[in-house]
Amino acid sequence: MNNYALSVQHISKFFYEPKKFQVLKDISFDVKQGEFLALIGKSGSGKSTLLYVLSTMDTDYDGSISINGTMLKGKSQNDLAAFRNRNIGFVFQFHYLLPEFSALDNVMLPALKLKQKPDEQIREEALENLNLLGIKDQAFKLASKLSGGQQQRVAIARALINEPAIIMGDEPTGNLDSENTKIVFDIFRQLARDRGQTIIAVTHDDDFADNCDRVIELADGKLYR
Ligand SMILES: Nc1ncnc2c1ncn2[C@@H]1O[C@H](COP(=O)(O)OP(=O)(O)OP(=O)(O)O)[C@@H](O)[C@H]1O
Repeated sequence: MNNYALSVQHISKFFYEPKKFQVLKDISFDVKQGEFLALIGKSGSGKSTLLYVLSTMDTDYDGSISINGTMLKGKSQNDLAAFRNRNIGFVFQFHYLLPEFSALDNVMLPALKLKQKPDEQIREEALENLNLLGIKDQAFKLASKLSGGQQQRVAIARALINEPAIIMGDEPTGNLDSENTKIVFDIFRQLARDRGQTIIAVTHDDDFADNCDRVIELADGKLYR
């Protein structure tokens, strides 16, 4: 038991196709609650693979991970899916919104799936999240009609709807111009500082990384710093 938002101990992982290859090599680090962490490294160094392992979506690894004191090893796929829904929010480079649904519907969906709150409450909270992200006025527009930066903000509002303790981003600003990158960065900064949410973002953007609380770097599957 520990008090870290995320504790990663001796993670190793192999791929076996086309030939055996160790993609993650004995990686250990801890992340405090409310910390905003950048995960950097050259292309192919293993960042996305590590994020998939941390996100509980990939269970084929050696070592141990605990999130808010809960050890993930040994949990069933069903239990992991439920854990993920409640504890982790995801933001990807491409937003994966449902284009023919409104921004509001996209944000509500993960909470509707959980079925833990009345629909009206979910709707109110989704509107609050869109407001926090400065796009409440876009709530009733189809996702496909929004700009790239607006779509990414909807994706963040969606990632927040179940109030996850940890937000994981795989190049969350990779598809954005510098103005929208700054908006998204500032939102993450605010969530970490004001709500104590822990943020882990894979990024190729040096400026983004330099402004995070801490940077960890992978090189050839090893933790380099
Ligand atoms: N499913 C897979 N099977 C075999 N090898 C894989 C698989 N997925 C990734 N790899 C390899 O593992 C290594 C790490 O890939 P990964 O996508 O984690 O790197 P990355 O640091 O995120 O790269 P990028 O910055 O380009 O996204 C690469 O050599 C990649 O080719």
